[in-house]
Amino acid sequence: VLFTVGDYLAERLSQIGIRHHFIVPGDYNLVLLDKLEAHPALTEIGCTNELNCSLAAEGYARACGVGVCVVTYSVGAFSALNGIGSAYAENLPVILVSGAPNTNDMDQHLLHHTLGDHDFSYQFEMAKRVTCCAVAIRRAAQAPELIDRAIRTALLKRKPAYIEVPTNLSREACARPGPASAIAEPNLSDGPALDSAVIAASEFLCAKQKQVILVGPKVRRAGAQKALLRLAEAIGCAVVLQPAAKGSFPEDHPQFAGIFWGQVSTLAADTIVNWADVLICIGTVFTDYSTVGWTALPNVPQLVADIDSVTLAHPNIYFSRVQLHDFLSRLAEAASWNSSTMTEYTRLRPDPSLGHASRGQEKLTRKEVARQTQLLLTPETTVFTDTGDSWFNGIQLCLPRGAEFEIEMQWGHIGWTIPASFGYALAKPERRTIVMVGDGAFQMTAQEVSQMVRYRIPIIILLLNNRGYTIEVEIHDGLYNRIQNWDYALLVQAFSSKEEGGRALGLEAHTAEEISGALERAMAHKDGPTLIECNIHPDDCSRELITWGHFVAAANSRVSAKD
Ligand SMILES: Cc1ncc(Cn2nnc(CCOP(=O)(O)OP(=O)(O)O)c2C)c(N)n1
Ligand SMILES: [Mg+2]
Repeated sequence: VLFTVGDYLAERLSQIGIRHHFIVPGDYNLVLLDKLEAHPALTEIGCTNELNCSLAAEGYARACGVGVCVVTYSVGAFSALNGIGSAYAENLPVILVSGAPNTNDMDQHLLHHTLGDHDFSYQFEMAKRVTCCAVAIRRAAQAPELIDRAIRTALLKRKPAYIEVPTNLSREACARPGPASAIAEPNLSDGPALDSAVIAASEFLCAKQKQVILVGPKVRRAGAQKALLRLAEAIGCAVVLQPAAKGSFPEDHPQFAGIFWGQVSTLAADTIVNWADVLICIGTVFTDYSTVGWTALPNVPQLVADIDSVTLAHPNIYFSRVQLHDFLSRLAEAASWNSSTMTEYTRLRPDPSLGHASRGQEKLTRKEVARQTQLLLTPETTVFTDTGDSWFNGIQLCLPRGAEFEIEMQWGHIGWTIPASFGYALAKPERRTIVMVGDGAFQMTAQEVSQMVRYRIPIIILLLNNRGYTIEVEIHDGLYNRIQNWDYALLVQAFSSKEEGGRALGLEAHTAEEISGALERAMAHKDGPTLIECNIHPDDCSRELITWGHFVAAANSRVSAKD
């Protein structure tokens, strides 16, 4: 049997651990889809549209390190580029594969699914801008080198890549691939750079009295959680997390000192950060959102350990090619014990209040939803929170050891949780995935609930219905923040067809009693997703959102420097 370009791509994807590829078919990619489906290790997962397809691959990459979505030219790829933007912003290697016109038609004919002229280079140009490597195969003979280059670069840089496959090349003869290590072997630290970074960092820290470790979202992307734990326990200092890093350090650990988010921090994390005389920043990202409109930019000397570099404040040195995992592990051996910030934090740590239970018939509140969600959490739970007040409700949750937390704070595409939790849960069926999403966000990507039905994935969707774009209201209100209300419970039931497939449970909750009943039914429903529409008052939003929104709006409306 002929080994083809499509077979080469399928083999390489399976060699890097892909078991599901997310697709939307189109006549430019059908033969390629045949080749991928023919591979014994790959299972094709159809999606309802290419935005959801790319976001599902992004969620899949959060679960198992890499994801792939396969779409048709232009009409498919343009929508997929949004999810690729998320993968880029969130440091996730997602491979976007797009079918493309027959090479015999290029510069010759006018074709469908194109801009209507003879220039077919525009998509490749666009893809270059939102990936770390974009390749367009034009001859079968060059396919192995191009495919390997794109996949290897994505894995090394933890950024998305783009592979364009013209419709006539998928079936053309191609060489077989060599060992997987050629594309999967990680970068190693440079020996001398690692040694001198550890020595310089130890000396830098020895001169400090009040050390705090600040954990950022890139720790998880670098697979350095265990090394982080070793370093934290070698020093004995307080450990605080940026909001997008929640879940990277165990919250039942005695050194956990809360989520550091300026004035909207949890557990007085901001107090201990303000008391420190040095911040050990590990995989941190300081944006307008994570610094509450720049009001919480730390201003103490920092030791910055990034995915593959270390920067010191005094003396001001930059060490490149130092892998985060190696650096943290080696610093854990060299660092000396200094628990002064933990001693101080123990004095000021507030008692985590679970909040009082509402009485059964009381109207449902945001707090009651959060309280009952907290009771559901186990080591096997993964919580997804969408852009909106759900961020603030989710950040307040106390994660039991082993529970995972996924958030998309850098890209912030509302509705991301629905396709992303679907992709994630496909890769980790043994976990219980719970989504916290607002009504506005849900309206963006609701169709993907039908794929949770089709593939019988028991995701629990807590839809906080506060009748509109409340996070936007708190930043800057106007008519544009009002939306059409849906009957969300009824909608998801429409995704269950009479004939086959799983079943979606759609429930409404207006009181504390109704939501506890709904959650009980949700936990028992395994044959597909459960959506619980939690009806709360339009003004029932977290005080953290109000504070945060105020300062973000102020940052957005700063007059331009030249004025
Ligand atoms: C794709 C996309 N389009 C627009 C936005 C701007 N945006 N950010 N948050 C929102 C409103 C979110 O409303 P909900 O999901 O109802 O959340 P709540 O804050 O809980 O009401 C918008 C419209 C966005 N973040 N992503
Ligand atoms: Mg809302």
